[in-house]
Amino acid sequence: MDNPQYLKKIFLIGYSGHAYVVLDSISEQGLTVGGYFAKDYNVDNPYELDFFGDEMAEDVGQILTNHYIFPCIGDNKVRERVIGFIASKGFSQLAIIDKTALVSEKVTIGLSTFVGKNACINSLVKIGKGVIINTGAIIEHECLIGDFSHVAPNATLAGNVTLGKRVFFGVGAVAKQGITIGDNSVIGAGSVVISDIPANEVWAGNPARKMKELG
Ligand SMILES: CC(=O)SCCNC(=O)CCNC(=O)[C@H](O)C(C)(C)COP(=O)(O)OP(=O)(O)OC[C@H]1O[C@@H](n2cnc3c(N)ncnc32)[C@H](O)[C@@H]1OP(=O)(O)O
Repeated sequence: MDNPQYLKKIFLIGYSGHAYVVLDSISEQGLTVGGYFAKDYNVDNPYELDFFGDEMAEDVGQILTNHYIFPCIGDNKVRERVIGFIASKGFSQLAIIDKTALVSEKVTIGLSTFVGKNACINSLVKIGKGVIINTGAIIEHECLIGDFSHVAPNATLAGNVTLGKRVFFGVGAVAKQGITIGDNSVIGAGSVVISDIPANEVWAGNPARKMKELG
């Protein structure tokens, strides 16, 4: 028999800093957490969650029957790999959007994406899967955010900014309208991006300048 929606629990993959933020958003929405999967047991266990071991374990499918799984992993590449595993097993995914976030009805948001407290996402933005829009980030009209990217707290993307896949856009950084940032690139904390940035590069400063290429 199918569980009614209200009996579904959310199981987390990963249980450290980012998970704590996600857990606050989940509990404030009255959703129930079933426990967490991780390589190692969290000895601090601040949310007193049950530990189910590695998500690769044989019996994970049985535990997750009729429940959701959500990746709480800050690293973009690791999050992508874990979401690939979740999808390959056909486990149920969802997006978690904090109740204080302001999200236009004209926004699309992919599965396994997290939108944090006080984030503001304006009209016609498209956000891929496995993305983190962190606390207080502002995503202006018509921005495109590629899969597995992370917009860190208090960062601002002006209108029509495009982030590729696995972009890390640092805390408090700002991008001028219409900018494109290529796959895997990293924008340093507090940077001001005023020109397009190619894939696989680290840029920082005001105005942002190239610091290095990623291997
Ligand atoms: C909820 C959360 O916590 S989400 C996480 C949010 N975290 C962030 O946004 C952090 C983003 N990361 C950064 O800003 C990093 O400093 C990076 C990625 C830009 C660079 O990191 P690294 O490659 O380790 O560079 P490193 O620290 O060695 O610094 C190299 C040089 O760049 C400078 N630099 C580093 N970061 C910045 C920055 N954000 N803006 C301007 N200059 C910078 C350093 O002062 C140093 O200059 P120097 O060579 O003249 O001494």
